[in-house]
Amino acid sequence: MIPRVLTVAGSDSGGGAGIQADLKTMLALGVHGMSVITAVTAQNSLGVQGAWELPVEAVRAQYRSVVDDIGVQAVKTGMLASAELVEAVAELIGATDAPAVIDPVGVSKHGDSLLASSALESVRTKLLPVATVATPNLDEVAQLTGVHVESEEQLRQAAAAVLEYGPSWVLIKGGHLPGDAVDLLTDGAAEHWLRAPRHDNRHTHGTGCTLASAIASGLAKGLAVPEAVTAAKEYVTGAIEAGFALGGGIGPVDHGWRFRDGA
Ligand SMILES: Nc1ncnc2c1ncn2[C@@H]1O[C@H](COP(=O)(O)OP(=O)(O)OP(=O)(O)O)[C@@H](O)[C@H]1O
Ligand SMILES: Cc1ncc(CO)c(N)n1
Repeated sequence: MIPRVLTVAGSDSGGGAGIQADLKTMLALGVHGMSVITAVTAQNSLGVQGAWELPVEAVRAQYRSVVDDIGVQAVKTGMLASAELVEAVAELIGATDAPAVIDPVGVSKHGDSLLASSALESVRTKLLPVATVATPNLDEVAQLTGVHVESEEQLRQAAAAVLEYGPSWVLIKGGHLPGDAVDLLTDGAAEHWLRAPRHDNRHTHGTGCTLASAIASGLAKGLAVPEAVTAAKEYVTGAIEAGFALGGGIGPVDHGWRFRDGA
């Protein structure tokens, strides 16, 4: 049967990040994508113009509908908006027998907040402990652990600080550092450095969502964490290279790059 992957995240009306990026990634990687919507954003290439959370019962009901009937081989989380939603989702994932990729989304590329600051402690103590892989970017690492990364060597220190909260693996995304796009994956014992050339391309809306969904898709297909992350990094790098202009600001990555002529 086709592997089934569930994203628990916010909707991006512009189609580049959030639920929309997740489902496109899952289609491109050959798994069946399903969604629990936590919040609706009015968003485009220029920023986030508005955001509305769903009630916690609506989130629980969507999750139960999917898991109790269809079943999941992996779960991915993105925007969770509030402490109440973070805690409810952590509890649901804790009771689900499937690997979980936790993207602890804090702010959008434009700096708009997608998580209340009052939810950070719940992310640390409830959500990170249920993660098979946590995928913070450098701003999220700084918010969650107080570690400010300015060089590749400091990625190790950041990873150790996140692992203290209990995820099995952490992937620190160094995409915001200058130079190559270098990420560090570690479980505290093994260390994998994932390096890709930086594409001088401003159309990077949704990179983090795309990467986390690609990892979840690999895990659902039965890949081990390092193999799933390596394949996901290749997919997101190709999608960034093929990113395109839409609207007046930061355009999306191309989730369908492998389907285009010549790809
Ligand atoms: N310009 C770039 N060229 C190549 N790879 C990049 C570039 N920018 C980011 N990456 C890679 O993309 C992946 C996502 O990292 P990034 O730090 O952009 O996530 P993010 O900030 O969570 O994204 P978003 O919040 O927009 O979804 C990482 O593997 C990172 O190294
Ligand atoms: C809904 C949503 N989730 C995640 C991101 C990632 O930045 C975004 N921009 N929008």
